[in-house]
Amino acid sequence: MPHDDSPPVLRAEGLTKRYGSRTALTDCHLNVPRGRVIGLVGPNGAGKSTLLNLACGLTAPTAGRLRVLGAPPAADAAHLARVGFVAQDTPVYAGFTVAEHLRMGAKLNPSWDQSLAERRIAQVGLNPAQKAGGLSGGQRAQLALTVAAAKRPELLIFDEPAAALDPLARNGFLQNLMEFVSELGASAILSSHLLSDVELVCDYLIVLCDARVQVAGDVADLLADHHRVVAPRGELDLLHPRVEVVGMEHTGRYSRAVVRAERLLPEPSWTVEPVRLEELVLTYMTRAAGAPGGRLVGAGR
Ligand SMILES: Nc1ncnc2c1ncn2[C@@H]1O[C@H](COP(=O)(O)OP(=O)(O)OP(=O)(O)O)[C@@H](O)[C@H]1O
Repeated sequence: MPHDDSPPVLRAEGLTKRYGSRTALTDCHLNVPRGRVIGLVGPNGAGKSTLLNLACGLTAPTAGRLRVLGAPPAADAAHLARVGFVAQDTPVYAGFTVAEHLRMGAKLNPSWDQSLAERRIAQVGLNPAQKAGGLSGGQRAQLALTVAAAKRPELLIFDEPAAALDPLARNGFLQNLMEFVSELGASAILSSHLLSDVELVCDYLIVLCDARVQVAGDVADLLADHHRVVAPRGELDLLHPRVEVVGMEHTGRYSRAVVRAERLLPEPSWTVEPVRLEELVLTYMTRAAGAPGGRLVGAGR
């Protein structure tokens, strides 16, 4: 189990990745504590897969620094064993049976937990003799999750794990993921376009847009620090300059803003409400897409 003084699961300092002239990540800073289920969200091409590939050591940064569990990604065999990765499309070997996947996992991973793997395979109803090529998308995802988890990693990384699954299979997969994370005492990062999934399982959020981290933090803290403020048009100019206006729109005689502030001092004519995770994410994405309304001020974050 992680200790309070254990190094962060992910620490990025000025992390930048370019593919030729294309910038996939630029000057990213992250400091994610252990024991979290981290949702990595952002539009297509935002840099999510690039960040996960960097974390797995599948590619190297162009500039900056990344540490995973306190060490460079894939630093050595021992470090590789501490991280389980399920790539997009949950790849499996079509010609291998379910049981052969487990045998291969046992051969390749010194910390392999065969009884965990067999128990999970039985729980999700996979036939050990079935060839993986004949499995449904949901079954393939369950097999890939089982193989990654039976390594007993400290960190599980998933790139859009449930994208191809129907709602029922997705629900089952996410339930399993949460069970694994708590059984292993592990951390997990999953990228997803499905904000409802992120809301369901994640307690830490990273919003990545246009190659940059827009916001990151514990979901509970982010929800506590963001507010929806509705006020008569023009009155939001009275917001304290240290309040960060993430997004604002005007309808008729009213203005509606999503703001970030630990403490708000609203006027009596204002309505202040909590925001939901989905609204928070969409507001940051809209701001990054260049829509008008955001006001970035020196809020010291
Ligand atoms: N191997 C590569 N060669 C060249 N450009 C790449 C490569 N991989 C990613 N890119 C580019 O880097 C940017 C970020 O891509 P990335 O796949 O990390 O985004 P993403 O957020 O995972 O997108 P999606 O949600 O569509 O999967 C995109 O502009 C993409 O075209």
